Amino acid sequence: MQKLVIKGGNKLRGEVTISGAKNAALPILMGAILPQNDVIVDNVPALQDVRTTLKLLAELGVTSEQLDSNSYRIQPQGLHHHIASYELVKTMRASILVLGPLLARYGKAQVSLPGGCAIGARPVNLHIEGLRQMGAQITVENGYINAEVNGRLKGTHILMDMVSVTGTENLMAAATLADGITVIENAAREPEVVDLARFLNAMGADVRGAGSDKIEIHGVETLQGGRYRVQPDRIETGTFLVAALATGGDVTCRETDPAMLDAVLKKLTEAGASITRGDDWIRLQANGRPRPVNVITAPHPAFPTDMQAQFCALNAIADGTGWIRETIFENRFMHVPELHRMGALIELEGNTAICKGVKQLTGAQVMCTDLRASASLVIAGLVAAGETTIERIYHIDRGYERIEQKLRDLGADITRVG
Ligand SMILES: CC(=O)N[C@H]1[C@@H](OP(=O)(O)OP(=O)(O)OC[C@H]2O[C@@H](n3ccc(=O)[nH]c3=O)[C@H](O)[C@@H]2O)O[C@H](CO)[C@@H](O)[C@@H]1O
Ligand SMILES: C=C(OP(=O)(O)O)C(=O)O
Repeated sequence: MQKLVIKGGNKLRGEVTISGAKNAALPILMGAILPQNDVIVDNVPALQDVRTTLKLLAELGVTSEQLDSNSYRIQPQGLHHHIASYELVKTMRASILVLGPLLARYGKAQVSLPGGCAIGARPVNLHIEGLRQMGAQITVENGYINAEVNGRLKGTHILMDMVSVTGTENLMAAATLADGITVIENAAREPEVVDLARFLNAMGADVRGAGSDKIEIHGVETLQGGRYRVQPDRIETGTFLVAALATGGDVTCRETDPAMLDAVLKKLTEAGASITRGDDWIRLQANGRPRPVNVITAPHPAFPTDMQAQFCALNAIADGTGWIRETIFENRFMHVPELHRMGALIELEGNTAICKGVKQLTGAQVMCTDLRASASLVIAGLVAAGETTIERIYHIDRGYERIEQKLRDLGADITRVG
């Protein structure tokens, strides 16, 4: 199995180009089965989760052609199957995003329940309830969601009990082909929901209000094909900025969108970084050892849970004590025991990690447990004295395109072995 080997101590300096957003690309690729004609999607990150999504679409009969390293032509005309099998879904929770589009376009869908993962139980009851409200008959049996609709889904009023990102995306995508108007209240406001809405509208849908907590979808009979560019990855951007600050560096992220990162940039500034920004770039200059910060994760526009682990690594070397409270997922501190192996002083009290910064972490053999936990270990490895070996890096390959190459270009001593 492949590993990353990092020799810590190099300050990151230079420019890094940010890839397309994983969490926008996946719902958009799933949504590409909705139109009648070809869809070209640009700025798709080269990630394991994207490869899994294309495989899942292929099982449904939807073929894709790679046009260049980050562009795909999706051909929805071939859709003739309705089963997303456990074998694929178990490797990627986001497979649930096929449910809404498949049901709306094909009239039936059988999608394996994604189950939990390292960070929490992650139920999908809100996806199912919302589709039922739109007239779908749904049973859950033998580990599969079996959904069917007689004719078109029906526009309705849906009040979501909790803010769910993929839940909002599934219902919004399904509602584009529904008969009548669907209103989703307490909708997720994440930028990836907005990108999906823009994509759907570019295909001929009528989605209004994405980015607010009330989204109104006026159903249309068909969607046409078209071309769409996925927005930049705000979490990849944030990860490189944290790595820059932790190492005492000076890094500019290019082809990104600072407007999506307000909460993260605020915390980086509190931690002592100087931040400058333009329309599509952010430069971070470190000013010595980071200051500790207190962070509470919550739905957008508050601080994103997907940046929590990276800030744990930052607090681990800060000049003082900071705390991090995770309110979205019940088990998202799997990185803490691994950071302990590198000398971090972090105590867990319920959903809060209290981080007493140490001057120097030390290299160790550590293991990835989930995607963002992996990112925190890479950051810790970049600042640790000596060598860090990170195992089970398939987690990191789900969400970071060429991470070791991008870090090497910034001056890090990092190699993939095996
Ligand atoms: C592919 C993708 O975009 N993944 C993101 C998405 O995950 P995902 O969409 O799975 O996360 P949700 O926003 O749905 O989860 C938020 C909370 O709601 C709960 N919940 C959710 C749905 C449901 O039917 N019932 C229920 O109880 C979850 O267990 C969790 O506690 O948003 C998360 C929160 O920003 C991010 O960490 C993930 O990176
Ligand atoms: C948790 C994440 O992804 P997923 O929802 O696909 O597990 C993530 O991107 O940090």
